[in-house]
Amino acid sequence: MKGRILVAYATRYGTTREIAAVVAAALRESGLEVDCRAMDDLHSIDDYRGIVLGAPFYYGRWPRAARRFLDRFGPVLAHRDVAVFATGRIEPDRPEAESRSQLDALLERYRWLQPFAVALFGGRWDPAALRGFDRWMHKLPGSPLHTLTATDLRNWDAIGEWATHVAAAFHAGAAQPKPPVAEPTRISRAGAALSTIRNYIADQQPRRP
Ligand SMILES: Cc1cc2nc3c(=O)[nH]c(=O)nc-3n(C[C@H](O)[C@H](O)[C@H](O)COP(=O)(O)O)c2cc1C
Repeated sequence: MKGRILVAYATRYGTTREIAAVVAAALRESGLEVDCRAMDDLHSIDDYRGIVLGAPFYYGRWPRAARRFLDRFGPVLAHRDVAVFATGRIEPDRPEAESRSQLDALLERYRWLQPFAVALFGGRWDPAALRGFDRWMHKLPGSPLHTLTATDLRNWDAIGEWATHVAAAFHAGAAQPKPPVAEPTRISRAGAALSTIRNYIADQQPRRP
């Protein structure tokens, strides 16, 4: 196995891609060989010894591209050193605890991931840029998204610090040994198609943001 590191991200409005690029740059600066790619563009992750996953929360969970990535590459990810970051809506009138519990639920659902580092970063949103269902939710009076105003909560110092910590762990041979947990089952083509349909239907159901 080669020693490359992958930073794989999902994004809807570009925020998480920009964070992923900064994380990748910090890892490279530390001397690691790093690729930074959108999850949707990846056909194999076999050649990477370490993987940083980053995705935003929407309506309480990661977007479809990220869930599909986890379903598809679970059997490989379970045997790699993995670090995870999520972007979310962390602002004074919306306690971090809400996004944090979304992150806890995500890690509980994908217990086999066993990341050696996890971070939650404030994200960015701009009501003027919202599309489709998001735009509609923003316009809907009474929706928790109705009051959104353009905000960028990304703390680049915190992101840089976390990336430095992740780089040091990769240099040290990364993580702690992974405790044995039930591995994800490799899904068949039919199973993957079913899961895509199920995810699509689930994506149409708004969750509490
Ligand atoms: C329609 C919408 C729904 C959101 N839902 C959540 C949510 O449930 N939890 C959360 O922590 N952040 C939520 N956010 C904040 C996003 O995670 C944040 O804006 C993030 O930076 C978006 O990343 P992206 O530009 O890479 O897609 C939401 C933002 C929007 C616009």
